[in-house]
Amino acid sequence: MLSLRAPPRTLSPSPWRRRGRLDGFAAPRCVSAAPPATTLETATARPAGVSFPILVNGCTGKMGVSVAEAATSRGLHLVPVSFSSRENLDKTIQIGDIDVEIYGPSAREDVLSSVIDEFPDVIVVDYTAPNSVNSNAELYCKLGVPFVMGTTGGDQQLLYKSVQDSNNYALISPQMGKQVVAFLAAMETIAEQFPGAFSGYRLEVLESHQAGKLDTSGTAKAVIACFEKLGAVFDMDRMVKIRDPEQQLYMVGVPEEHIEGHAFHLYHLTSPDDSVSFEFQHNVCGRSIYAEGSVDAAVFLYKKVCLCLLRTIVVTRFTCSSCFLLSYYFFLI
Ligand SMILES: NC(=O)C1=CN([C@@H]2O[C@H](COP(=O)(O)OP(=O)(O)OC[C@H]3O[C@@H](n4cnc5c(N)ncnc54)[C@H](O)[C@@H]3O)[C@@H](O)[C@H]2O)C=CC1
Ligand SMILES: O=C(O)C1=N[C@H](C(=O)O)C[C@H](O)C1
Repeated sequence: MLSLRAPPRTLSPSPWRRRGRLDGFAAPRCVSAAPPATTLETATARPAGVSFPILVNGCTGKMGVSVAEAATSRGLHLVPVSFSSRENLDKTIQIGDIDVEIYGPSAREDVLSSVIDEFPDVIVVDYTAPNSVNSNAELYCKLGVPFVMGTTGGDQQLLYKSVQDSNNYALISPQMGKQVVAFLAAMETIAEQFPGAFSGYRLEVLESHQAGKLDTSGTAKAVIACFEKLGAVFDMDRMVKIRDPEQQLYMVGVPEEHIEGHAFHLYHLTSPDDSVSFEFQHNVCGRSIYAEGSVDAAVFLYKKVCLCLLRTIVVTRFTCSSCFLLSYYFFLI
């Protein structure tokens, strides 16, 4: 049983009401100085330990480029193909010394089939857009290519169903930064062990991302689900979403050089009588934490698929399901 002791003195309410500026929503010290985590490997560009072909879908975008660069610097074989939501793009993207050819939607099934013929052990990593999540996943499932889905949004239940129905392999997470994944895993554990511990507490959530982000933070939604299991009350419509660069700079405290790529999250809980408050935040500048985590996710998935295929060959009566729906915990297993 979790015991919540009364604080020595009354705490004032949430920081963004308390102060004009979001002082509590501090800038991260430095992304590369991620908190030491004894059970987690650090997100440095170490070799992947295995090598396999990797196709990054979304190389026209910021995450796609970051993941493709991280994959090549980790010694994976980047398949020089990616897709776009637009036809007749006739474009290549330079990743290191590789020219990645971009194809429009009408070519994607044929091109992906050819890639699979040439590289049967290819892993796809998807960083596209929320409205492409389900159609892309359906294509990967139809062609039986294992995939890492980093793209947030879409219909998540349908996404899981597509993978399960097709018996394909997939690793799906709205958050690929391993240290944030660990925080989320801890939240899920607490929620499971102490359901209702925060009954009646009010939850306030603020998330700030680059102006181009189309959807509400998928990570925030996952963390909120844990607070709700803990009994906190939250109205999704009251989530504070900041996309305005001016506000990010002056109110949230995002460093100017990261206005184009940051993910700041603040969760504030207040007890029904206002005598207790809790605050959690995770603030990320840049994209390297996700890019490195995505490569680790692809390596993890590749090894799992290999292991399953090996088991299928060795064990004639293969009882375990060949479909993996691996969510947040990929790095802990
Ligand atoms: N899981 C995680 O840890 C993270 C997830 N994300 C998510 O990744 C997604 C992409 O983020 P960014 O790269 O920042 O966005 P972005 O807007 O820079 O890039 C997305 C790219 O995908 C392209 N695209 C759209 N539909 C497509 C389709 N059907 N096929 C191929 N390409 C398509 C767009 O034209 C664009 O170039 C978002 O959903 C974001 O929330 C972002 C960071 C971390
Ligand atoms: O779009 C982003 O940038 C991010 N998206 C993910 C999300 O929606 O949770 C992860 C992180 O917040 C960065």
